[in-house]
Amino acid sequence: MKTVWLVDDDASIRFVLEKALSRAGFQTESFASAESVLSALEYNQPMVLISDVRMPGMDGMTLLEGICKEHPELPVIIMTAHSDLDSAVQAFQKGAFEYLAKPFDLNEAVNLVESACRANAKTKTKPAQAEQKAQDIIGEAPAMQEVFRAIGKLSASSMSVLINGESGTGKELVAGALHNHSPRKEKEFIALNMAAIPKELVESELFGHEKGAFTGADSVRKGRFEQANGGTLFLDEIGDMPLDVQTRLLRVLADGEFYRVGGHQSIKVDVRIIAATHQNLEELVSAGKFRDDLFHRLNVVRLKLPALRERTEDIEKLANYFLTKSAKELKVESKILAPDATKKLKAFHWPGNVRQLENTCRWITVMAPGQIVTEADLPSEVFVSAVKTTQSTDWLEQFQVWFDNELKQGRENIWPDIQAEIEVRLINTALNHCHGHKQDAAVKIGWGRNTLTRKLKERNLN
Ligand SMILES: Nc1ncnc2c1ncn2[C@@H]1O[C@H](COP(=O)(O)OP(=O)(O)OP(=O)(O)O)[C@@H](O)[C@H]1O
Repeated sequence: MKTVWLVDDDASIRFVLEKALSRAGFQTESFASAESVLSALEYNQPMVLISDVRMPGMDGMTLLEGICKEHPELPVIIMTAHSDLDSAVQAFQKGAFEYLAKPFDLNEAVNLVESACRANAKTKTKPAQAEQKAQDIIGEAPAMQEVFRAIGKLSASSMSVLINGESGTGKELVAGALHNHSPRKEKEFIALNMAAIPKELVESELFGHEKGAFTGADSVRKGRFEQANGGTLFLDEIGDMPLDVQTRLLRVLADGEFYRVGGHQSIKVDVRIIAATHQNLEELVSAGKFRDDLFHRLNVVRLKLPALRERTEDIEKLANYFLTKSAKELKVESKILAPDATKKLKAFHWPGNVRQLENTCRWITVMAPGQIVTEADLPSEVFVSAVKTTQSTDWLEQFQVWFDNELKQGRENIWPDIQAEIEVRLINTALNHCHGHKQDAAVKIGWGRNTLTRKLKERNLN
């Protein structure tokens, strides 16, 4: 997803920009000071950065100078309430991508960000970024070790890879690492989320368009395939790709050629595809929503990223990593998790996976009162949902995790034990509910009375 970082000490400006940009499909992150964004840039980079000029502490122009020195490929849009010629000229002289005078039209701001993104995609030295990210994949769980092994094994090849995993499990991170460890690492790595692009625009986003191909196509535009030539195209949420675009994609994969929308001249490219999805593609194929032949082309190598709840052994390390990272970003002392807090984090269900843990660690860094973080300092969602987890139907998923762990530890013939456990709990609960009335309890469970009597005997419950 295309990320945009916003720097402004005025929370209301940050708020309206965040809203407008996320509506346009961008992922935003906001910073209240130039200092905090400079430290964040040491670890990560957005596609575009928008900064105000006047801020307490370091001002926007000094920030711009710093960015041009350290991250020259990052387009910076400077905004200021003082729209005079001087500040505009100064912004450009210092290397700003564009200048936005407040009050500005939100559509104009979004359009500027779009074009800055395109400029970035052309010039960006993505490999360096991917390399940084590749070092940062944390995972000691066996399933993650498998992923690392696969990245290593695939390092000399350009094979298509299909990555499966829930949202926030690190699919894009792994795709970046695959690219960075491939012979294509000097070329572009372009990530595109199919679910974030309106259906009618997918085709021109991927294949580009000629001038006048449709209303609004004022100039020729290169698509992502052309931009990624020689490099890697990461297609996230591939299950959401419209069927007609699937057909075109299949053709490009087969012969490496395509036409821009409205174009008559075929264009040849050499692009490695890494696709990802949280959906079951086989099921989509059976339902006629995904092309069988495309599935087989993409499914040359498949990597499965485990949900965070399936690798609880990594939670502590990841949490400490994110706490250190966000403390550096915010220039504060890193928080330390007390054992009860760690235990709570490990017991939580993490429906948003690693991304949610990362956000929780940011929250802790800002909100926890002391340096040592106890269970009581954790955000309420971790509490509420941890309780809910043990009470709701999530128990089935917990059961699955437990079962998986038992299997990993080499356990066999597990069913008789589970059956006994389940039956004892079923019988006791039903009898309690029915005040010991066996006939009623049998009806509640769905057994005949004779079965209940036999089970009571078998399980020594009399
Ligand atoms: N193993 C990991 N080690 C360190 N950071 C991780 C790890 N996995 C994920 N992250 C971080 O979690 C966040 C989400 O990861 P990423 O965007 O790669 O997930 P995703 O599966 O592609 O999500 P989505 O499907 O929603 O796009 C990122 O900030 C990423 O850096």
